[in-house]
Amino acid sequence: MVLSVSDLACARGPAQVLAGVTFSLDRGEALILRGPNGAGKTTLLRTLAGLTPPIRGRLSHAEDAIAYAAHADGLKAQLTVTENLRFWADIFGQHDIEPALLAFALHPLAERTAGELSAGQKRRLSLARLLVTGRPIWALDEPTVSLDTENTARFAAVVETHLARGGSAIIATHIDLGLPSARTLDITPYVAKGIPAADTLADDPFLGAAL
Ligand SMILES: Nc1ncnc2c1ncn2[C@@H]1O[C@H](COP(=O)(O)OP(=O)(O)OP(=O)(O)O)[C@@H](O)[C@H]1O
Repeated sequence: MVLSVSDLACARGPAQVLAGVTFSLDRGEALILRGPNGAGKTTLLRTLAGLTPPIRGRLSHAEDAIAYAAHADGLKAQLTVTENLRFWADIFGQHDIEPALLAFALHPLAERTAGELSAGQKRRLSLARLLVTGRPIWALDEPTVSLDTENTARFAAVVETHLARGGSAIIATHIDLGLPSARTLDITPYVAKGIPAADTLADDPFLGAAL
């Protein structure tokens, strides 16, 4: 087992969002996080990645095991695609960026600066960074936003290869990624009491009135 989570309670800002979250992840396994908007998928991923401390519960994984890819691309706009990947490879003590360029078909864009890429191209570069972290557990928040069908399939193939090599992934997504072996964890039952599980149009005075 590479990740074990037991009775975890997570907060975002001052508010408790999740309580009692319990699951485990093995080598070679992918877990798809499901739940409506606002349920707490990002909050859980941030807690797993160590960006937000848990309120209580147990969270165990090897130190520096998790590579977190957030909603935002987090690229260096002035650097080229190659320079961005080298920058991150250096930080993670890796050397070879070729597999990352290849996996996301980035060679034709290699000398373009990140700031002048399209949204989908930026996303591909952002995901390519996972391959230069050398980290075994990928925690991914809506990784396919802005990707077209071909690149969504490309991303799924990269995840499959990562799993086949003994890596693991936990992925928040609203779409079907086409990962047949992945398990699903619906976090709705873990939404903390008193916090709405979903945004509803009826709760929004502007949108509610417009319907
Ligand atoms: N920066 C923040 N400060 C305080 N509360 C926040 C912040 N960001 C999100 N929240 C709240 O935390 C709760 C969980 O949000 P979170 O982003 O984890 O949900 P999610 O399941 O990832 O949603 P989505 O599917 O819309 O991405 C929501 O009630 C949300 O309003």
